[in-house]
Amino acid sequence: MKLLNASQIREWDQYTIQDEPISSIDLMERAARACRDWIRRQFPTHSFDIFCCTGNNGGDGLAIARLLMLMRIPVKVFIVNAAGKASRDFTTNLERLKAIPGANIIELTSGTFPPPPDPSAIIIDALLGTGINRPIEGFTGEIVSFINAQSNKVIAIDMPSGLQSDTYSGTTPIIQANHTLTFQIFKLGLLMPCNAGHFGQVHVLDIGLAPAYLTTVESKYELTEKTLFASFYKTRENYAHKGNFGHALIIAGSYGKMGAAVLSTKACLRSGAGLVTAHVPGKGVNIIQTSAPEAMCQTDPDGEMITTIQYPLKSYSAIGIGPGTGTHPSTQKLLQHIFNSYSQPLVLDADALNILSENKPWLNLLPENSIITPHPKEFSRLFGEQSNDFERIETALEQASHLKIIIILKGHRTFIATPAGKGYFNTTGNAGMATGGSGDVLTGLITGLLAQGYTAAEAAIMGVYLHGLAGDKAAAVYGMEAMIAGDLVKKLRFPAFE
Ligand SMILES: NC(=O)C1=CN([C@@H]2O[C@H](COP(=O)(O)OP(=O)(O)OC[C@H]3O[C@@H](n4cnc5c(N)ncnc54)[C@H](O)[C@@H]3O)[C@@H](O)[C@H]2O)[C@@H](O)CC1
Ligand SMILES: Nc1ncnc2c1ncn2[C@@H]1O[C@H](COP(=O)(O)OP(=O)(O)O)[C@@H](O)[C@H]1O
Ligand SMILES: [K+]
Repeated sequence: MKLLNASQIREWDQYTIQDEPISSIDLMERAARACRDWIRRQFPTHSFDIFCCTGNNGGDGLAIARLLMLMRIPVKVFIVNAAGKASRDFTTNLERLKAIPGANIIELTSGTFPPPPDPSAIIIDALLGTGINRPIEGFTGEIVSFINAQSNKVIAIDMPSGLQSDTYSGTTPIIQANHTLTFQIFKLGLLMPCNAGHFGQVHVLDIGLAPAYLTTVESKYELTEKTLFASFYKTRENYAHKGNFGHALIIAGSYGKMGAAVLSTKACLRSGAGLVTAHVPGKGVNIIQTSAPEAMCQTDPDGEMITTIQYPLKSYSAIGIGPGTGTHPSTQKLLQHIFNSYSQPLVLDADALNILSENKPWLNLLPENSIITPHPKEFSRLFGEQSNDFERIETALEQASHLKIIIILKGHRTFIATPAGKGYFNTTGNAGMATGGSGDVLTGLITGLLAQGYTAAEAAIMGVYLHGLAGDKAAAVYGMEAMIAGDLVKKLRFPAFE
């Protein structure tokens, strides 16, 4: 699914209005019904204080208020700056609400604040949505601060008021919601870690915008979903043999960090690679051979770390390097040798990235379409500190296209930047994956997909998606606290087989 900016979303509303056709007020009613249904399911016994400005987001709030009142749910509506310019659909919804007997509508003008809400009431923030074009200030800002000062739960409609959908919002007044009910698709601002304190849990509600619009519009951002995975996935031929699925080499481990080698080797085996070899320090051979007997093992002449590869590399269809290797000068030298002698894409993680950040010119030696998998700290070591998350994804896109590599910026919504200038946000995974070794699993998985002949972008997108899916399956069994990285390996499944 493509991600759209605020003006494209406005265009999508208009497209649907003409294409379906449906009137703008009926589309607002459909959006309000979707909110009402969600709210009733989640909070069946609460009362609601609904705050509205006078645009269409406020119009949504008024329609939600009416729909809740018709179900005999207690509702108070506060209209902020009621004298301000009102949208047509806001005005229509205000008339409809006033026609309901007992409607409790309070107009707030500068300096008048509402009484503190009942402690069990839920606040609905329908002040401003995607129409925001400047920071909130003045009385509206004071109302935002008033709402944020309450201990009540807050549900934001479409966007937390004050949060920009496409750019960094800075430190202006912004609603801090527990839940955001956003219409039809994620907005960029609802994917950024720096905004997490504002949007809380995001729920995307289907309001029936015409899918045909998406084929007419360009976007550099996309979400990784099952349909994208399915578009890349290659089914296995009945007569296939292991030679058809590549030979992956995992270079990993050092004394005390052999677990990283085990996890990435096992994940590589489960990716579907035909053959997997692990290159590990001499003393690690028994560990690999007993924990991953399906893999072959090459031992380093050094017992405790990776220093030398004395066999040709070109017979390997993909190489993954870095988990648990350490950054000893001998390991650094080997890495440089690989950059100079191997021309196919590499997968680089963990210590391989730390080595690169100490030898930045080597970034230019990376074979085209190599994949690097930094978490935000590794990313800053490589490409400098970024002032916010929006800047970080822009830098990732610039560097991916400049260096002709894929950058996987790991996190809750892992971001994949491709050299073609496209950015993908992953939709799978959970905070249970914040545990040592999860990244090693990802490295092995992506290396194995690359070895099978998937393009680098496909291997990156599929690997990140599958990795998160395995995390979600592990969390369903063990819970987020008890799950460990080895569970990700056990729970790896290709969705097409289910
Ligand atoms: N048919 C449609 O267009 C639909 C629109 N919907 C709702 O409409 C919203 C967008 O509505 P609008 O475009 O009216 O915009 P908003 O209601 O988000 O904002 C209202 C107006 O406030 C002004 N404004 C901008 N920044 C401000 C600030 N910092 N402080 C005070 N005022 C500011 C702008 O002139 C803006 O148009 C969506 O977020 C969604 O909630 C939904 O009802 C779905 C259907
Ligand atoms: N809160 C989270 N939500 C979703 N995924 C997460 C979360 N925390 C970590 N992960 C995932 O787990 C992996 C952690 O990798 P990394 O930071 O390299 O850890 P390690 O080096 O311990 O393996 C990444 O793929 C990341 O996206
Ligand atoms: K809002």
